[in-house]
Amino acid sequence: MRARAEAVAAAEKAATLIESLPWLERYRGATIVVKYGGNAMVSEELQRAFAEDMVYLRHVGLAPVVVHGGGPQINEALRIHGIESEFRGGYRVTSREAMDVVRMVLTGQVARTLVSLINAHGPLAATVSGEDAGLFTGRRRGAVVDGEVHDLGQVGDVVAVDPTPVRRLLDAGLIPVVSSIAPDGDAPGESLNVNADAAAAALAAALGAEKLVILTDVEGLYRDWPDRDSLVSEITDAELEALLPSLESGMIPKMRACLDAVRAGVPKAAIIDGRSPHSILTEIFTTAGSGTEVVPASATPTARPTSDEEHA
Ligand SMILES: Nc1ncnc2c1ncn2[C@@H]1O[C@H](COP(=O)(O)OP(=O)(O)O)[C@@H](O)[C@H]1O
Ligand SMILES: CC(=O)N[C@@H](CCC(=O)OP(=O)(O)O)C(=O)O
Repeated sequence: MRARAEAVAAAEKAATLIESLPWLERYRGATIVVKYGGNAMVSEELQRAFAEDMVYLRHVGLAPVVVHGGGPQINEALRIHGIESEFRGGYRVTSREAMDVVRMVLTGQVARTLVSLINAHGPLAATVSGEDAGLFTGRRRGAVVDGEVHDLGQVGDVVAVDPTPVRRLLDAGLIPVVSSIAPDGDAPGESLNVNADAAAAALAAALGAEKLVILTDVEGLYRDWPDRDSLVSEITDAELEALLPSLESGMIPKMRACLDAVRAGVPKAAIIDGRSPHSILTEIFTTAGSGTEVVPASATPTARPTSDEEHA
């Protein structure tokens, strides 16, 4: 009886492995930009699982590039330093004083933790900040909330990317771990806090990535948040553009990033649930995928099920 159960389990495992073959063929050598949000890093177990996924992708022949966030970690450090912090339109209002903490947390804490978790599997990961070797050039931006423009301080958009430092790491067989800080192109010596979703989108476009995957703390995009029956499985860039004005808080930069990436030529951008360990493997290597995928309106429909089918 036991031998039979083991044989069935082994056959199921083999079926799962072979289901990944078309995706392994399709993505062999492909650059995949993975944005790892601070809210998906909430436990050591999740962080370790994420590091395993990046090592797995690398060993099966993809070229993963990590762009990490760290919103909750920045909140905690600002609290400890007694610096007030608020968000407007999904972006952190960042004073010069807060900017020093943002840089310290992103480059000195979050990036280092991820690199050491990946490197527990071998000498595979290295950090690069948007301030290093001309990777990003930033420009200050404000936020429009209810039709009113708000100043955000040291917050910027990435307006130019020189992917050379990331390409050098990829060419050396490494997994780049990128922090979302940009030098201000209009004010030498100043640094800007860039939303990590936006930085990931800009980098994915500049690298000519095959896919942008954003890990967050929700199953995907809900058309009618917080109605749990409104999870979107697939959406075109045109549909997403129409939906953008109705979105709230953190979803605004996230979906804007997907839209920008797809419009800049990245074939697919997906939002998936980073709280579920190894969700990125499901997203990349199974037909069903997970979460929400944004595709160009001109793309031929894929075999992914609709959200109704998934819930059926
Ligand atoms: N339409 C929506 N669909 C999904 N989540 C939404 C939506 N509108 C607002 N949210 C909120 O956005 C959050 C994700 O954004 P954020 O907290 O900035 O994530 P991250 O730290 O991963 O960048 C979700 O946890 C959810 O509370
Ligand atoms: C301008 C702005 O809001 N920057 C973000 C950068 C980190 C980030 O984006 O982290 P998550 O991906 O975890 O949200 C911040 O200061 O929180």
